[in-house]
Amino acid sequence: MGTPIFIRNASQLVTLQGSSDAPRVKGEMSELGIIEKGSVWIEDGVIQAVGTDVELFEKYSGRLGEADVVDATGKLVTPGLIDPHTHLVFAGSRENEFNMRLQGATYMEIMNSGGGIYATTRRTQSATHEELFQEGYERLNQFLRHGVTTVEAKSGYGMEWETELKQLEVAKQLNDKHVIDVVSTFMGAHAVPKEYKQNPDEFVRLLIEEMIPKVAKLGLAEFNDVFCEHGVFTPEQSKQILEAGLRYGLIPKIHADEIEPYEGAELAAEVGAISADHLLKASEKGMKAMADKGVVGVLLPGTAYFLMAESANGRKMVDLGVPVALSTDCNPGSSPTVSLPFIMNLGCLKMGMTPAEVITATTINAAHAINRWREIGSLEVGKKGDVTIFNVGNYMKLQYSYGVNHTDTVVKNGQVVVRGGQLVEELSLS
Ligand SMILES: N=CN[C@@H](CCC(=O)O)C(=O)O
Ligand SMILES: [Zn+2]
Repeated sequence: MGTPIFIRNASQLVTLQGSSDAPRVKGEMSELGIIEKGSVWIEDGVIQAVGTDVELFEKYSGRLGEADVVDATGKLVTPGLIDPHTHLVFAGSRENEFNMRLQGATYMEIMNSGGGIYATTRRTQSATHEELFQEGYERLNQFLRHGVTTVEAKSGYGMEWETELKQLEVAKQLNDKHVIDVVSTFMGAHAVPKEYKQNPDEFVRLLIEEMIPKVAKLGLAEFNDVFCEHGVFTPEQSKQILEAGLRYGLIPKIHADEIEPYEGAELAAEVGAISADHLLKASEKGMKAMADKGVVGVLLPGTAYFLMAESANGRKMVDLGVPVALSTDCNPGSSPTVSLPFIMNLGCLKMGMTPAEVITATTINAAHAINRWREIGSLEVGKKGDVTIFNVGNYMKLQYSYGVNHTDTVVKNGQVVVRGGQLVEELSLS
């Protein structure tokens, strides 16, 4: 049994307690369950008590000596942040494309001329397992420094079986070796490989008949994602791929309506996807269909920012009853960042969401987007001891004061892994 952790006297303890079993919608997204002068006792990796400091001191005063006491006076305490959409495992970077886009080239033009996703695919194909692991591990350390304790990770820079497998195996190894929980998604349908451009349906067949069954058999992913976009996979192909995944127990996710309207939101509702992501160009009909089916809208304002596009209409989605989550979309082409707190700021300024809604979108609703709401996303007895402490006095200031990493302390599975903004020593690879 490890040392208990006693986080004491937070100026605001954001619990998000209550009604965890469905993602939060509309006004529920503003109910943060804040306890002032709040404390949490964590033991055996699990939250044992949540309340005011007076209540918890009374309960545990006899055991203070055995606990790692973390003084959160004047600070904000939240559930460990959750990033429900990343392309964590990849090699290299694409600052050359950034430069090209600044001179007028578009994301799709670069991709269609063999760069973009294809460029990262070539780098990822030639990288060793060990190189991908090292890059991914360092990225996870950065996530942790920004207060993130769970990350979804997609494959998709393979476009053939060996590299897709390598990415999924690296993600699994990262989940095993790094303190952050990594939740895996198969995204073999990220782009159509050049050699299949004349016959994309043949690649769809390969995904459906060969890759998806193998991924499911190996137990290497929980979700199946597809880039449904003009010039990539059509809604019909996307549907076939997502339904094939479902037959093998892989839960559908979808990159929907990112660059052009393509009825991706409608498709997400039709196939019962757990989330539809991006949604910059989603139709109102699609949003309503998502709201009806409880499909989480995972919004990625960092991508819109980086691609100099107009953000998804987060305000409208919340008002229509779509359960909204937020994510970095961490990837080398359209969102090279691990800063979920920066994304939270963009959620307010670029999508019209309130600071309270944004907190819900990066905790309990993000947990729903990756089917982890039973374990994480709120500070409640029985949930994992995943907690982030920020050097700000209230939750609004976290969104308001941007471009600064306010993360002070991170507790993961009941262990302090970041203290004073620094990773504890055992986590560094070198
Ligand atoms: N849009 C498709 N996929 C990624 C970008 C991948 C890349 O450009 O490397 C995204 O979610 O933004
Ligand atoms: Zn993505």
